Amino acid sequence: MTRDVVIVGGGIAGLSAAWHLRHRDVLLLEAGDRLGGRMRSDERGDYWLNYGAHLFPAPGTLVDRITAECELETVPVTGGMMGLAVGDAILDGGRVESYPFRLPLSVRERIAFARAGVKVQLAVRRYHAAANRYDFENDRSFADFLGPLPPKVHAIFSCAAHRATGELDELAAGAGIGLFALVWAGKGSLIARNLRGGTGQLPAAMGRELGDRARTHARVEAVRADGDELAVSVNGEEVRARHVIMAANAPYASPLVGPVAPQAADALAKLTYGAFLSVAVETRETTAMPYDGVYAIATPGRVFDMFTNQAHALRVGPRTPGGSLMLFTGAQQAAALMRESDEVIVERFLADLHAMYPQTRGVIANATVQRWELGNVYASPGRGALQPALEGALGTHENLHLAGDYFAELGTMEAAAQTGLAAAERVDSRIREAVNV
Ligand SMILES: Cc1cc2nc3c(=O)[nH]c(=O)nc-3n(C[C@H](O)[C@H](O)[C@H](O)COP(=O)(O)OP(=O)(O)OC[C@H]3O[C@@H](n4cnc5c(N)ncnc54)[C@H](O)[C@@H]3O)c2cc1C
Repeated sequence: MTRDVVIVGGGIAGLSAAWHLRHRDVLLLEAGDRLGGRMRSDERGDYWLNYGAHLFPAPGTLVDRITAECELETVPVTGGMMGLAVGDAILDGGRVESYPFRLPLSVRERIAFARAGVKVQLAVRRYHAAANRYDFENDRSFADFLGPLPPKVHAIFSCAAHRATGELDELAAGAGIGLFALVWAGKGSLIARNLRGGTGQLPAAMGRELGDRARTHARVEAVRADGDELAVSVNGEEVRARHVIMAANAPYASPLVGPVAPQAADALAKLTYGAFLSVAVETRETTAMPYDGVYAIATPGRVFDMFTNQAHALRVGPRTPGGSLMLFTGAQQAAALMRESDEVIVERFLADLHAMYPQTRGVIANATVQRWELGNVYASPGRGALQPALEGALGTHENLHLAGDYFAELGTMEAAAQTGLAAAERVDSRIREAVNV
């Protein structure tokens, strides 16, 4: 029996493809024990813990549309998303432009911070106007673009770069500028909502609809051409398919597509990923917390880069007991720290949380570590040149299609879902054409 399409990988890219092809004979194979990939959460009474993706895109986007089709609800993030904490100073309100004057910095550091900020702001305008984002400022690093910075200012910009899981000298200048374009868009940005009940609700609901057409514990080991079809090896079985949508992360996808599309395999192997390490913290306070009105604070110089208040969406009406935080760090610091035991990681994260907010002492119910070795994909210098090898239908019979967040300069759920949709539409029209011939 030959399937219409086999999809490899059950993150939002693969799920989005399966969702749009569910009227076909589709089979999705996911290596892990759950669907969702980097979308993972657990419910905790009225609250939820998020371990990975947390900010959902705006109404009108693809992810928002699928969320509505699954009868799930996103709620807007109304609290501050651009807080910055340096030393004992926590700035969680006011204009970003005022930060250089409100932080505990020397005159020299203030000038360097303001100067670099203006430079990035001007570049963000060019970024928005750029016709091709892959090639925009892609020939030098973000560190080269910024020029030399005093250590404290370097730490602030590094902390922002860690959202892309790269260091300043690893990110392409364009990717660093694009990151600030996204962050500065703030609440007007494409990503400023939370999924009620936790991010993992979405892949779980999509999985329920797909039923036995989505299998977990199914790690694909090989893909080979067999006549004008493809044969997919999984758990000692070979599944034949007219089309394969490869939606595994690039480093896993590369050897799998090698025999069918060597140039794409080569480009996939060159894409750069960095690590994320997150700690989801359940709290049991009975009184208001100073961060109740805040969503996210960047925390340079701490063991985590970002403090986020995942209970924020529920802080309307009377203050109910309890709360949910997600603290995370990215790039080289995350990669180094994830080698430690869970106990050591939790101890270090909580020590910094208590230093930042002493009110959190004695109210920690539990803290769970999540290691994301492939936390996010980021564009490094030269990334633009890889793009042509990844696009369109691949293989001699043009029946292999790639999907995944690595098509974007910075991985997001929306970017990943869009690539799944594009692959699905291509496959669907090819199947229709074949039937009509
Ligand atoms: C801490 C963190 C915070 C984030 N915050 C946000 C945010 O706020 N907003 C946002 O939009 N995005 C955010 N992201 C990014 C977002 O999660 C990703 O861009 C998106 O979910 C990627 O989807 P994907 O399907 O491309 O990849 P993945 O979700 O990684 O899915 C790939 C899947 O392929 C599977 N796979 C790999 N190899 C095989 C194989 N051989 N056989 C079968 N299956 C295989 C993997 O197990 C995995 O499930 C965040 C990510 C992290 C880690």
